[in-house]
Amino acid sequence: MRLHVADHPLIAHKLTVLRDRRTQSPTFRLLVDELVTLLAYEATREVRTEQVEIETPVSHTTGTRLATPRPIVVPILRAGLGMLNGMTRLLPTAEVGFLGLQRDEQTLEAITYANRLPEDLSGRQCFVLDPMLATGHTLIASIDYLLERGARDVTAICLLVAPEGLRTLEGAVGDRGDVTIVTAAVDERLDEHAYIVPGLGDAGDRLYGIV
Ligand SMILES: O=P(O)(O)OC[C@H]1O[C@H](OP(=O)(O)OP(=O)(O)O)[C@H](O)[C@@H]1O
Ligand SMILES: O=c1cc[nH]c(=O)[nH]1
Ligand SMILES: [Mg+2]
Repeated sequence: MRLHVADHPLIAHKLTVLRDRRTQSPTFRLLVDELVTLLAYEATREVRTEQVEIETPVSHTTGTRLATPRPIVVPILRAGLGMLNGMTRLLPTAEVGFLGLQRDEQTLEAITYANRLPEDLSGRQCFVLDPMLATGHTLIASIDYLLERGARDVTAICLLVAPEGLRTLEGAVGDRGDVTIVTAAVDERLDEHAYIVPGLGDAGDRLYGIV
């Protein structure tokens, strides 16, 4: 498993405003959207391309375009939905699959309530969107669904990750696939409720309000 922590002053600035408890949902949503686009720039460095011959108004040249099959983007509902527009802005031709998972706050296990993915993901580059990697249970379950359908190349974009979750994820994935995590920061630890410290609280609640 590879970890890429995006080190950029704009990312650090936006993340600080995002963490601030006084930041309200409308600003929070806007910042998540902007941060994802910055992280997506890093996460797509190895997106597959192919050469194409084109005519410019002046001459003939060889250019680069995204290869087929198209990459697939998978936001993890609910909070990952707040990251979708920021990602598809950079990859407008990507296919979008959906997974809905919710952490049971007592057992900390991830419960799946929605799964709308293509049957066959072999040969497809997959980009998973979830703002928080805490215990890692949600991302492990999500990546398992992709690997079960034949995906081998998975990049997860997370705003924040906890060291505990990273370790658990690495052990769970093993050598079953080529998994990369792109994040804005690796935080200190999890608290007694498995919330990321210092973190930003419950990403879904801050994006959409408490339900
Ligand atoms: O690494 P874990 O310990 O599994 O926790 C991370 C998960 O928790 C949050 O989702 P939540 O369960 O709160 O659902 P929501 O997006 O609907 O708020 C977050 O968006 C991740 O999906
Ligand atoms: O800190 C955390 C942990 C899990 N889910 C969140 O939204 N935040
Ligand atoms: Mg939540």
